[in-house]
Formats: sequence, C-alpha cells, structure tokens
Amino acid sequence: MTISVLGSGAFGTALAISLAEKGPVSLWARNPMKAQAMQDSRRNGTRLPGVELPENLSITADMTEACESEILLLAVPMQTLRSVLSENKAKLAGKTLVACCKGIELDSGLGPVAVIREVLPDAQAALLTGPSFAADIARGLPTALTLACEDAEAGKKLQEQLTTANLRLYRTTDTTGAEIGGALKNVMAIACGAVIGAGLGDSARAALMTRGYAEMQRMALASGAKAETLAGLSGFGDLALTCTSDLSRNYRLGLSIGRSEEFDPSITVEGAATARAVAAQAQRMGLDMPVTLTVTNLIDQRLTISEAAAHLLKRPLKEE
Ligand SMILES: NC(=O)C1=CN([C@@H]2O[C@H](COP(=O)(O)OP(=O)(O)OC[C@H]3O[C@@H](n4cnc5c(N)ncnc54)[C@H](OP(=O)(O)O)[C@@H]3O)[C@@H](O)[C@H]2O)C=CC1
Ligand SMILES: O=C(CO)COP(=O)(O)O
Repeated sequence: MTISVLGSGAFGTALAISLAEKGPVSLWARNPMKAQAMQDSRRNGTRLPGVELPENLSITADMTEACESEILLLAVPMQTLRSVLSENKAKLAGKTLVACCKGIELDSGLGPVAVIREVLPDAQAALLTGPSFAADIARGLPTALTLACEDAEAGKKLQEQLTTANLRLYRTTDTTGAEIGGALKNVMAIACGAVIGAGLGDSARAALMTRGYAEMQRMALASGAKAETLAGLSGFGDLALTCTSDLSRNYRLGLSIGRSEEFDPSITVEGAATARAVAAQAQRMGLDMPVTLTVTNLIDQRLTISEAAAHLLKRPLKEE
C-alpha cells in the first residue's frame, strides 16, 4: 500500500508527516518551485513553518508520479477539488481517493465525497475530517478524526492504513453526515469569531454554537444523514475546536469582522463560500438556517454585527 497527498498546504503537509512514520509518503505540490524549495530545505516554510519533513516523505510536482500510489489524500481547498479531479481524471481513475477538505461546493451544493463520486464514479471515495489543527498533527500531538466511507469494508481497511501513533481514526459509513458537519462548523466558527471580536461575550458564543449545531443537525437529517454522526468528531468535535480557538482561520475571519478589521484574502477560509452554498441549499430545501444566513450577510457586508445580533434576537420565539 502506497500513499500520496495531493496538496502541500498546511493540512496536506501535516498528514504526510504523520503518515510517513508508517512508510514512504509522496507529497505533491502544484508549484515546481515550491516543491524544489521544500526538497532543499526539508521544510514547508510558507504553509507549515517550524516543522522538519521526515526522510520518508518525498516531494514532487509531477502528478503522474504522485498518482502511482494506491491511496491519494486530496488536501486542497474545497472550491478547487473538482478542477484537481477533472484535470487528472485518467490518472485518478480506480484509485482510493480520500478527501481531506471541509466545505460545500458553491456551484453544485455538493460536499467533497459527492464531488469525487460525480467526477470519478469508479474511484473509492472517502472523507477524512474532524477536529485537528495541522500544526498539532505535524508536531505529533494526539488527535482523533472521522474516516467516512460508504463501503464499510473499504472504510475499515482505510482506517487501519491511515491511523498513526498519534492520529486515531474512528470510522463511519455516513459520508453525508461527515461532509455536513465538517463544512458547517466553519460557518459557525465565523459567527462565533464575530461575536467574540465584537465583544458580545462568551454566553452569546455558547448560544450560537448550540443553535448552530441545531442547524447542522437540521441540514444533515434533511439530507439523509444520521444524527449520531453530527454528535461525533466530524460535527460536534470540530465545532467545539473551531469555535473556540484563534488558531482557526475561520474563527479569525469572524474576529476581524467583529472588530471591523481587514482580513488577508489569500488565507484559506472555507466557511465563506460554504455559508453561501449552504444558505442557497437551505432555501431550495425549505430549511430554516438563520445563523448560516446571517454569516452570509456579514461576509457580504449586508449587515453590521450589531444589526445581525439584533436580527437573530428578534426572531419569533419558538420551542427548543
Ligand atoms: N490547516 C488545518 O489545520 C486544517 C485544514 N483542513 C482542510 O484542508 C483543506 C486544505 O487546507 P489547508 O491545507 O489548511 O490550506 P492551505 O491554505 O495551507 O493550503 C492550500 C493548498 O492547496 C493548494 N491549492 C490551492 N488551489 C489549488 C488548485 N487549484 N490546485 C491544486 N492545489 C491547489 C495550495 O497550493 P499553493 O501552496 O501553491 O498555493 C496549497 O498547497 C481545507 O479544506 C481545510 O478546511 C482540515 C483540517 C485541518
Ligand atoms: O478544520 C480545522 C480544524 O479542525 C481548521 O480550521 P480552520 O480551517 O478554520 O483553520
């Protein structure tokens, strides 16, 4: 069994480092100059500074070489997943493809597993998701994630192949639930960051996390997913991490909105496009998702933070 990681950002590099303890791993970077710089310095100075790359980890900018592996981890931003798959369709056919991205595609409303299935129906599609900062994984700190694969036997095998000493995987066949949890927790993290950034307090954050979780459950159940999946690492677990840590880029975008500060647009923030995709999807499905809708209004500057808070507080009273 050989493994390649496509995408040499923070997460792809961290996963490659962790997996390299079990055997050789290939890390693909789209930019040959960046690949060479990583090869020369044995570091990923731009995306994951301060961590040395182990000997077992080889770096390549050659997609054909990377696709020689049987298992390919796709660690690229959600909105670029389809193009990476489409551009390399022939090389990826029949492989085991494990999406490591969190989000919903803007144009289609699909999650990562569904996008893989649409572009490469003959591939074995899976999703690795859950509470984990790349820096923690790269430093070998204990981490637990969800491995979602509809094919139970393939999922069991993958769970063993991708578990490392400090990276413990739990498995599920509920790919839809895992996709929705991982995508929506980023939206809720933006909301929570905005609340804290604006000085609205920890109680307001707890309210948003809870009502945000209710939205995650609502979307998941309406999409045929299981409530238990949302209560697991990919849902509740990642919501807890991302809504409370300023290591999260989504949370930091929220903080900057709350403080009326600029935010570097080159930083990967999956929750922004995902909020728009989910708000549109919710409207099509007739689902009430006020926190998600409010996040789209904040990031698209249709509401100020105080207008957003007032709007949420004034909604008709209802049963919990
Ligand atoms: N960072 C983290 O702690 C975690 C991240 N994730 C998820 O992992 C995914 C990737 O995030 P992360 O690694 O942090 O992001 P980064 O911003 O660190 O890196 C993104 C990587 O994707 C590459 N990339 C961007 N666009 C394309 C494209 N069109 N084709 C090929 N490669 C492309 C970039 O290449 P280049 O360097 O050349 O720009 C870069 O290597 C996200 O969905 C995120 O939610 C999940 C858990 C933890
Ligand atoms: O997904 C993550 C933690 O589980 C990383 O969060 P950010 O993408 O917000 O940095």
